[in-house]
Amino acid sequence: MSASKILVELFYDVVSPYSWIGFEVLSRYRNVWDIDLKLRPAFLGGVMHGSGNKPPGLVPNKFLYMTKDLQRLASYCKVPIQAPSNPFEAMFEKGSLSAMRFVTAVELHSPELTEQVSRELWRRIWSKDQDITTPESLQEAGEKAGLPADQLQRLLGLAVSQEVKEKLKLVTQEALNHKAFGFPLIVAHVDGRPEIFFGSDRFELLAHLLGEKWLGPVPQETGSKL
Ligand SMILES: N[C@@H](CCC(=O)N[C@@H](CS)C(=O)NCC(=O)O)C(=O)O
Repeated sequence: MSASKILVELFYDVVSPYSWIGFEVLSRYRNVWDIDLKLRPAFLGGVMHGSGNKPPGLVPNKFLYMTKDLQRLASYCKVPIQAPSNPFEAMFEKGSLSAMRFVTAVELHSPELTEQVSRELWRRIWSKDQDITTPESLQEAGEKAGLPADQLQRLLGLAVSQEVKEKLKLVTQEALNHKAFGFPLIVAHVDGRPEIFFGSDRFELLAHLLGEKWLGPVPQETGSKL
């Protein structure tokens, strides 16, 4: 990391569509702003529980609003979000614990593929209405992300290890230490202080804080692996 670059951490969970927006936009800005982007895969269920919050989608009017909001955001931000046919089952019954343990195993042992594995999992749940809970689903996502077969098998095994479970808890606790109540959580380390942003709709403020320009959600046409 160069001395001038500002460390920006993104805490996220692939169950969260707003995190997908934040993830793609920040990935695009990685080469536009003078930042070091650090991906911090964590567990939204743990943040909800630890902060005493409730998923906003459980309030019927909010759920309706968010469905429309996400359609508009998908088009504006050029992220191919499409709600699953049964969002309640996908988000609240099936959830993302096994998926985020898998992403954590990738982050610990093959961090160069964390970005692409996360993206493939989002694509499954939030674009293609596909499962992200079974070992077969995780394997497919890993294959699409470009993990070699032997490495993938090792990571799928590690995903259920105590080491990985503890690491996911630790990163989730780090988000809670920053007073997280939902995702995405963006933490910009400016002048030795963590500046905290909740949501994928705070980029103007983040840019202002960083002394950078906000050029909209698609600052350049190249560089995106979407
Ligand atoms: N306004 C935010 C909304 C983000 C959001 O609703 N995130 C959900 C997860 S997908 C959450 O954790 N919400 C907690 C809350 O609203 O209290 C955005 O545009 O990104």
